[in-house]
Amino acid sequence: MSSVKTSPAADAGLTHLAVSLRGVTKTYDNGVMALGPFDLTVRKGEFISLLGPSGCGKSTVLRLIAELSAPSSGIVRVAHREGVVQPGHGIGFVFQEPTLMPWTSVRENVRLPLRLAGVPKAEARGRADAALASVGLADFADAFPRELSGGMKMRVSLARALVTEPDILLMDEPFAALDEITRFRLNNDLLALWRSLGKTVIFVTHSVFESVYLSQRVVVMTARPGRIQADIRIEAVEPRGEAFRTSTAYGDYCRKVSDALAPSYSGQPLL
Ligand SMILES: Nc1ncnc2c1ncn2[C@@H]1O[C@H](COP(=O)(O)OP(=O)(O)OP(=O)(O)O)[C@@H](O)[C@H]1O
Repeated sequence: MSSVKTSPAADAGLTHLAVSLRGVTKTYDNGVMALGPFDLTVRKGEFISLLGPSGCGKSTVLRLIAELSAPSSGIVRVAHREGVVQPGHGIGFVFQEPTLMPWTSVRENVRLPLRLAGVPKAEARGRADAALASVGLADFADAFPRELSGGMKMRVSLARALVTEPDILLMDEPFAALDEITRFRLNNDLLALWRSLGKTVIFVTHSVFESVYLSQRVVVMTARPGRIQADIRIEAVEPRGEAFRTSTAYGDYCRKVSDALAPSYSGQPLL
């Protein structure tokens, strides 16, 4: 894609950055201006959340980073593992729906990206099993999706995104459809994975509480066309856990993020 530079990251000043969007706008063919101008930099290994009202362009930002869509103007850069900025590589995508193939096993679902990439079967099987183990589903490789709970299906979807060992994980409201208890568990498991794997995570959510719990930075977007309303650093003790969820600091951050979101609604603070 012409808007994505392919020069070495060091030359492009991206040494410590995983993603950079500069002056990015997106107007769809139907004339809807979804985004921008939008500027965002994400450091390698950082966990950020994008939060904003429905239709403000959060998914559009992820699609631009993944090169599933091209910007109307501006520059999108994605730094690859080798320090070279390459389009479309090293990215895993997790959607709200797990979208598993119902006719085949959990292992085959996770193996799919490797099969498409031509990875030999035995190697792909081993990597799929390792990815399943990393999300706590080592014992379910031979199960079929219909045998799994909603939370387990989402774990499979996460394993499928991790199996190619991407540097960057894009997550588009992955836990929105889950009950709160399952969501809390998956939040903790995702944080544990992030700590152990060192991925860059860009996480889209509608939940103030989830964004504060998970992220090092919460980027609050304005209503469409989405721009940055606030970029809030969450300086919480690590590792986070239930003590953080019930702490005064957590409540204070949630209020701060809610206040930043408030102009997108009726002008009233949410908390
Ligand atoms: N392919 C498309 N063609 C036309 N308009 C689109 C397309 N994709 C998204 N839009 C519009 O662009 C705007 C931003 O959409 P996007 O899905 O990025 O927002 P979002 O913040 O992720 O929304 P939500 O929180 O409801 O999922 C919306 O008004 C949407 O209707």
